[in-house]
Amino acid sequence: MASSHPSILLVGSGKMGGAMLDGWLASKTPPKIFVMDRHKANDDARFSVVKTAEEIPSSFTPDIIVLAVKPAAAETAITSLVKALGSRASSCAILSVLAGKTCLSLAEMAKNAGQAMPVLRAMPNTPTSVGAGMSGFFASPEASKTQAQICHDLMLAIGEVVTVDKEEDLATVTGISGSGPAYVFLLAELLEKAAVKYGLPADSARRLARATIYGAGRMLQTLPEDAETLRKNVTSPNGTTAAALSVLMEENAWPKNVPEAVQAARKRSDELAS
Ligand SMILES: NC(=O)C1=CN([C@@H]2O[C@H](COP(=O)(O)OP(=O)(O)OC[C@H]3O[C@@H](n4cnc5c(N)ncnc54)[C@H](OP(=O)(O)O)[C@@H]3O)[C@@H](O)[C@H]2O)C=CC1
Ligand SMILES: O=C(O)[C@@H]1CCC=N1
Repeated sequence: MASSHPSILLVGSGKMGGAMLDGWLASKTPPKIFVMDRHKANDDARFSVVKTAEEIPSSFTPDIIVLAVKPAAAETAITSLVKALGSRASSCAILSVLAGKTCLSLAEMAKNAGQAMPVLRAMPNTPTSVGAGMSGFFASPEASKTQAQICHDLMLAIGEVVTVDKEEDLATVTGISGSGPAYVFLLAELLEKAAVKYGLPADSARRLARATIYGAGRMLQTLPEDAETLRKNVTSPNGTTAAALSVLMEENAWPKNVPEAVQAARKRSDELAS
């Protein structure tokens, strides 16, 4: 197994699989990529596409199968892969980005289809498409050190990686960084709509909202101060920000809603496990 230049089979190239694909293709040393997805066009020389597992050429054995289908589609996908790859599957590991589904349950699916395979999990987010992803990562004990390193490095090539020691912590990762871009996009949406509501032209509203979130994000990424300090630096005593934050920070608004929202995502992740 070549850890510096692994070959991967990306199963599912929808929103998340497609974001990872874009990230890998733009990375310094892209892995060798086969994509399996009936919707993907075969028109890019940088990777190969098959529509079904049966179309995977016998000359291709992936080091890592990156599973990026919906949780409910996992069993069908794994079963078809095990059957099509045959004995070649014995040298592959599965890297799942599915919310909820445990390593054990995915490994059971492979075993039931006829081949034991180690399973690792990552919980990425869509900013991987622009190389700015954040992924939680967990390697089950069945995975070799080399497989764990390859999968870790694959995710590192498209953003940052936080390794968790306990698999159940991936539910929290999902509620923070996996789903998190949607919370930020919602804020962008709402700021833009508020700007229009109070009379600004739509294109100005859009630029103001987006550039504000981008600028604040860059400060969070590059400055040493914590978020609370950066917030306080904007908030002049008795000024405009204090007036706005007094609404956003009402007892029943954000301070309560954000942890509740993260808990709702954690709970849903646990439900998706079964
Ligand atoms: N979207 C996100 O931001 C994130 C998603 N995830 C996880 O990523 C996974 C995918 O989510 P998302 O990308 O949003 O979903 P999408 O529906 O956009 O993508 C899934 C893709 O997989 C295809 N697919 C389904 N079954 C198979 C199969 N047997 N073989 C090959 N391809 C198949 C689907 O095709 P078809 O539509 O025809 O079934 C579809 O193109 C989920 O498990 C989710 O939990 C994780 C982190 C973030
Ligand atoms: O909404 C979902 O279930 C997936 C997992 C994290 C982000 N999207």
